[in-house]
Amino acid sequence: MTFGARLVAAVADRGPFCVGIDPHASLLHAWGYDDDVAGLERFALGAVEAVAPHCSVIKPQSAFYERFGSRGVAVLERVIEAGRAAGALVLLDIKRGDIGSTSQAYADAYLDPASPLACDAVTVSPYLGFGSLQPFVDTAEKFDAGLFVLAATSNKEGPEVQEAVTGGRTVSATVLDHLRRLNADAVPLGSFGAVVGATLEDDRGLDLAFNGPILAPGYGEQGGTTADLRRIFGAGVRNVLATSSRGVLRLGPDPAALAGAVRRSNDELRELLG
Ligand SMILES: O=c1ccn([C@@H]2O[C@H](COP(=O)(O)O)[C@@H](O)[C@H]2O)c(=O)[nH]1
Repeated sequence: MTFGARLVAAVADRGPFCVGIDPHASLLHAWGYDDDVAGLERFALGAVEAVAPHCSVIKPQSAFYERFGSRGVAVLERVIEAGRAAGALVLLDIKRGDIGSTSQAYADAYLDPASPLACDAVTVSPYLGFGSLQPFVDTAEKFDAGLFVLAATSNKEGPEVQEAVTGGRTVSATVLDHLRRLNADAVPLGSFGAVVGATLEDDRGLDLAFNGPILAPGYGEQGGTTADLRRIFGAGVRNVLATSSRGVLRLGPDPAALAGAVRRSNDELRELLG
C-alpha cells in the first residue's frame, strides 16, 4: 500500500492532526527531567505512548535527538518503533537535501525498511534543485514511503527564497508543479506532499491541487489556527495534515492531558473538513 493510501486511511480513522515529538530542553525541564539522554528518553517515549494511539501521524524532529549524538539517535530509533507499534505513521522531520549521490545515502538511511531509522515519510529540502531529490523519489516509490517537500515554510524568512521568481514562476509554485507531476494519476492520493505553513498571510496564489498531502506546521505554538487553515488552503484543506509540537507537549507529562489535547484537535479539524 502506498504512503498516500496509508495516510488517507489513517486520517479517516484517527483524524488529520499530527503531533510533533520535539524534546526541547525547556520542555524536558518543564516535565521535571534533566536535559540529558535519560531525560530525552523518558520525555520522548512518554510523549509517544500518550499521543501515538490517538493520532494518524507523529513527527519527531531529528535535530532534538541528534544533539545528544549516537545515544540520542538510539532514542529516535525507539521513538520510531514505538510510534509505529501504536498504529501511527511516522514522519521524520529531517529536511535533508544534497547532491544526488548523497541524497541516495539519506534516502537509504530513512526510507529503506532495512535501516534502523526507517520511517513512513521524511521532510526534504528542494533548494539544491528539485532534480537533486530524485533518489528520494525513487527510493520512496520502491518502498511505498512518502516525502514532504518544503514549499512555503511557516517561518517569516522563507519568502526570500521561496517567493523568488525563476522562469516566470515562484520557487514555491515550481515545487508544487513538480509534485503535481509526481502525483499524477495516484489514487486515492499521491505520496509526494508539500510543506505549507499554517502561518501564511494568504495562499500566495499557489495552486494547491497537486493530488498530494499538505503538511501544515505552525499550527498552535507559532500562531496558526483552524480558521487560518480554512483561509489559507481553501478547498485544498481536505488534504491538510496540521502539525503541532510545543502546543501539545506543553501539556505533559500527564498522559491524559496529552491524549485529550490530541483528541480535541482531531475533532476540531474534522469539523473543518466537514
Ligand atoms: O515550515 C516549517 C517546517 C517544519 N517545521 C517544524 O515543525 C515543528 C513545529 O514545532 P512547533 O513547536 O509546533 O512550533 C518543528 O519541528 C519545526 O522544525 C516548522 O515549524 N515550519
